[in-house]
Amino acid sequence: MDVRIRPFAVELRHPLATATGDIERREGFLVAVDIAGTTGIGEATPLPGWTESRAECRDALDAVSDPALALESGDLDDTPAARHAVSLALADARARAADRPLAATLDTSSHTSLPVNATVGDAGADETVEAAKTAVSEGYECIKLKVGARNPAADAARIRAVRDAVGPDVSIRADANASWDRWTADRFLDAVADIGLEYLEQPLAAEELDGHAVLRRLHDTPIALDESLAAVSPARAIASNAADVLVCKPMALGGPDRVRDVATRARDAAVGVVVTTTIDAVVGRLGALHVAASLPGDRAHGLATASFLDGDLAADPAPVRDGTMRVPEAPGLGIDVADCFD
Ligand SMILES: O=C(O)CCC(=O)c1ccccc1C(=O)O
Ligand SMILES: [Mg+2]
Repeated sequence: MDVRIRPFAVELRHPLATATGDIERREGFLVAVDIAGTTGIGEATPLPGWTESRAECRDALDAVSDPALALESGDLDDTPAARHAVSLALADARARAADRPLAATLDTSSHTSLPVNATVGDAGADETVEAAKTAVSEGYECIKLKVGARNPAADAARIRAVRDAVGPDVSIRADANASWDRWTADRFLDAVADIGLEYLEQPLAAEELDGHAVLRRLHDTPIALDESLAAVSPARAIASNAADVLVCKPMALGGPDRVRDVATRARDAAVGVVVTTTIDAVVGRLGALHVAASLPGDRAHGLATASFLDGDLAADPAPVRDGTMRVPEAPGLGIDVADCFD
């Protein structure tokens, strides 16, 4: 068994402004594994705060000689981005060997296309409204707005301005990236109570499961957890009644298999699942698209992040059209190994 590692770096065309800072550049590793004569590819694009560091990721990947054993042994459990690359590459190789799209090998009734949300970074009200209007004109029916970089009244005003501009039929999500305390979250949720948000994502710190559970009881706006899933076990997040929706990032959770485990638990507890990227390159995005397509439900996923990147590893076989992404029909991820790895 053979493992190849190729480092890469891509700049963002425009930074994604969040409550915890701007994301400006993504650096990672493309990983190729050969199993019984079939090559599969995966991507490790660590994001500090969410995963191990780049150096830790490299060390973990360098130590892999038998990919299947590396997953089974638990050796990659503390390096989710590295684990993601290996798990995705194995799943891709298996699907290519079976001559089927990855999504179809994960679930026989997988979706062939998925709605996705437009991701709108923090900006002043006018700029936010312009970005939201552009997204709607491009066909998006769901918009996710970053909040938490300003005071809650200002954020609520931004969201109200967007609702007024896009009308009642567009779904609006807000993501505070763990930047608020209970008091601030209460103020925001009171101020947006009549706007009809689809959900508020991660208002409080990752560890504050009880705080999120209290917000759910006090307010009608649904609550989604994102950072919490990388910090505590998803099983605990579900058991704490802390979330209406789990935001699952394959890169942060350790791979497509991990996302499917979390989704099964979520489904048993009637909790929704939304799959998103960490602004990954094309291989990581395709992996997230296939795993999202393998899950039941029709919520929009947070996969429309290609446009943040200035350049990519290869041409994108799943561009966003009309607010949706089609799952490639070619075997595996749906991208030629030779296009990414030479
Ligand atoms: O969910 C989306 O629309 C895109 C992904 C996204 O917002 C994101 C991207 C990188 C790091 C963190 C996050 C986040 O959801 O908090
Ligand atoms: Mg989030």
